[in-house]
Amino acid sequence: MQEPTTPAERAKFAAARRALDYVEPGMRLGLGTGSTAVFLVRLLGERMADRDLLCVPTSSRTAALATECGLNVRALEDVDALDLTIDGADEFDPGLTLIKGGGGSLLQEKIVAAASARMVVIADESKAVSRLGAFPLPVEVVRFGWRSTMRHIERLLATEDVDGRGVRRRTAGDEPFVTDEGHFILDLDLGRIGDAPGLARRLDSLPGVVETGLFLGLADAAIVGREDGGVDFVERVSGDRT
Ligand SMILES: O=C[C@H](O)[C@H](O)[C@H](O)COP(=O)(O)O
Repeated sequence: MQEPTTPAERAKFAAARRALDYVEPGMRLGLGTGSTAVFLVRLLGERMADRDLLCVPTSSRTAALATECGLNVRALEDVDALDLTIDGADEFDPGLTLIKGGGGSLLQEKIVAAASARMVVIADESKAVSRLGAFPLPVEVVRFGWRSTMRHIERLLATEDVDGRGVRRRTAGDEPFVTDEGHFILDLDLGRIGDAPGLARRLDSLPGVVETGLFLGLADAAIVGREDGGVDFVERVSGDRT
């Protein structure tokens, strides 16, 4: 694999490389989506393709790459429980609550993470924040009646502890972005999220909302890559997996 050249890529690569230490032969492994996960999948293909791993991808993109890299790819339906999922994040706070979905794969990512005994996040240091919300929060919604769902979300945000209240449908070029499961993504420009569990719960209860990009109680640890090629670790200290 080509060595990364930019400082940001070096940091992502460092996190992905260290994550290989968590992978044991014979594991049933969830594979994340995004630019950091691409490094992970390539490294797994190069160094561990012969270790009897069963790999469950979190998107069609990751499935295609993992197959190309010679990994043994299975659907979650065929594997049931997973030992470990390794995935990127758009933001994470000190308690390892995450914002995910910048690449549009939050629904499969959350299902795969929830099916895993452990989830390890790989990210560069720019993703570590003291409070979530600078990254727009992705919310996956069904296409039917999406404008109505958007209005419900806007009304909800009027009473939430957030700094911004903008909601926009994600696009891909001139077209609406459509997820692997055929849904739209609404991106919420919140600036700061004061009550992530409450906001997630209230968004989840709205008709038309499929899933939010807030990952609560799912990540067990984060490997944070630095631009100098080193890594730092963050462990979730308390609380059961939800
Ligand atoms: O839907 C995409 C995922 O949640 C990604 O894991 C997230 O966007 C981080 O991606 P990247 O590693 O490219 O920063």
